[in-house]
Amino acid sequence: MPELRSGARRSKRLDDLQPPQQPNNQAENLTVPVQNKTRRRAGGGRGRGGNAAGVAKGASPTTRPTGAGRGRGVRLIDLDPEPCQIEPAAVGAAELGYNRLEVVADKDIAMEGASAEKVIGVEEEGSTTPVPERVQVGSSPVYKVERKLGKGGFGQVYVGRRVSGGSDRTGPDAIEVALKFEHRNSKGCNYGPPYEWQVYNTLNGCYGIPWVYYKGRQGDFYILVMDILGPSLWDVWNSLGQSMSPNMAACIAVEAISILEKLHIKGSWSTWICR
Ligand SMILES: Nc1ncnc2c1ncn2[C@@H]1O[C@H](COP(=O)(O)OP(=O)(O)OP(=O)(O)O)[C@@H](O)[C@H]1O
Repeated sequence: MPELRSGARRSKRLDDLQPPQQPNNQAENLTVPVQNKTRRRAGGGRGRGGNAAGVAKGASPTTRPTGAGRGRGVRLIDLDPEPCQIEPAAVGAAELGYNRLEVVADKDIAMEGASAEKVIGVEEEGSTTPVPERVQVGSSPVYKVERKLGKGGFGQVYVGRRVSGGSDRTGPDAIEVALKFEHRNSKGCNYGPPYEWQVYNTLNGCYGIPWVYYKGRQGDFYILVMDILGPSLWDVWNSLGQSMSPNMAACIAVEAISILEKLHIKGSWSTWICR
């Protein structure tokens, strides 16, 4: 029985939403000009949305469908009688802990840049300029940049390991974080920090959205320091031989709809997501 995002990143029930308690944030001091155009993401549907249903450690599907589900889509058949318990798992995890580290450690699923394979039109400069070995933005701890988690149309995401500063193991002091690098010459940074930063300002703390703890510029890169998630659905799909059990697909759908619902309540995000 797959349990999506059990032990998932810090999320909250909508009822519990409170203003995010962010540490001093260098980005807050940056002037972010209003951009009339929003960025259209290469490989839309991944990114936060894709990760929104990121799979936590322990979420290994017990049944591995055979060839029936291969190809472009999963053949729809009757769901197993087993009920899908996604909501309790997700909510329970949200209430139990912040940024639980085990979610990142699913060694069975390849995450290291595997997602990049499906990306079309990745910007050359951002991809070729080496990212710094160490990162420190605003009042963040210092992170050592480790393995690559993936790349999108505009940025690259790496694991950051805290090497100094911070004393906790979770939240803004987490030992492992995801570092998203966007080169200052990337299309998304024509007007300064990526528009995505504004979106995170609004959505931080929203159910299904990874927390962004720090953001700022270092050298040629705009950098986001955020919760590290489990493998993307793309990685899970591939690790399962490009197939998925109907039960798991149903759980993902329920979770995705639930997150969309919360985003919609929070604001008119459906338009933004659809673009
Ligand atoms: N917080 C995170 N934790 C773990 N992996 C992540 C995280 N954020 C992104 N990734 C991985 O890195 C990949 C690229 O992320 P990115 O946010 O750049 O992608 P995108 O939103 O699809 O593209 P872009 O925003 O650049 O258009 C994702 O597909 C995912 O595999």
